[in-house]
Amino acid sequence: MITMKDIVREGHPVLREVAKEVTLPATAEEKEILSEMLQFIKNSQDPEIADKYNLRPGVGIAAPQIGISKRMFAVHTYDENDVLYSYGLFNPKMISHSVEENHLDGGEGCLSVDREITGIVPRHARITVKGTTLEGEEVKLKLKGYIAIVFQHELDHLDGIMFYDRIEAFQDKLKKPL
Ligand SMILES: O=C(O)C[C@@H](Cc1ccccc1)[C@H](O)SCc1ccccc1
Ligand code: NI
Repeated sequence: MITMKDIVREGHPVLREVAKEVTLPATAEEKEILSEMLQFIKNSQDPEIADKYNLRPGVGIAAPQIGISKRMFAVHTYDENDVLYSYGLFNPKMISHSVEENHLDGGEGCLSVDREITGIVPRHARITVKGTTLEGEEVKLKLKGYIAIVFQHELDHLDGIMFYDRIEAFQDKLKKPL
């Protein structure tokens, strides 16, 4: 069972690596790890389990966050229309995105960051992501709104990008003279 002690915190080099593609079909071990990641996210949203094991609530987790530099992440959360997105994805890839941007007004947090960092994190408003599910199915997901932001946060982890990297870049853009 994954608990907070398994989660790597900022400063660990693995969070800054570009994770490697998973050779498909995934091995039994890789499937086991990804399903444990999905279970961790579900557990973190269950008040009893989260309390018992002191889990920080999360809506997604990427393999580098448990020290595994492989291109896979798990997401379990509802979008604005209460549609559940519950996936363990191997080799997720953003294949297109809108020019239009979006962001969460309250900024973002991260299970690998134990400090509050305020600031707008600009994200693409709409994205199309393809990947292979835990069940071995190729999916192509057209996402917008909150779930698009969650997927972009997790995709960034696979490229060694932390959410606050995007705050600084956004601030710098604001400072540039017209
Ligand atoms: O660290 C992670 O990758 C998990 C993040 C994902 C995330 C953070 C902000 C915005 C979108 C995705 C955790 O879920 S942070 C904790 C959290 C919990 C509930 C809702 C939003 C963020
Ligand atoms: Ni994160």
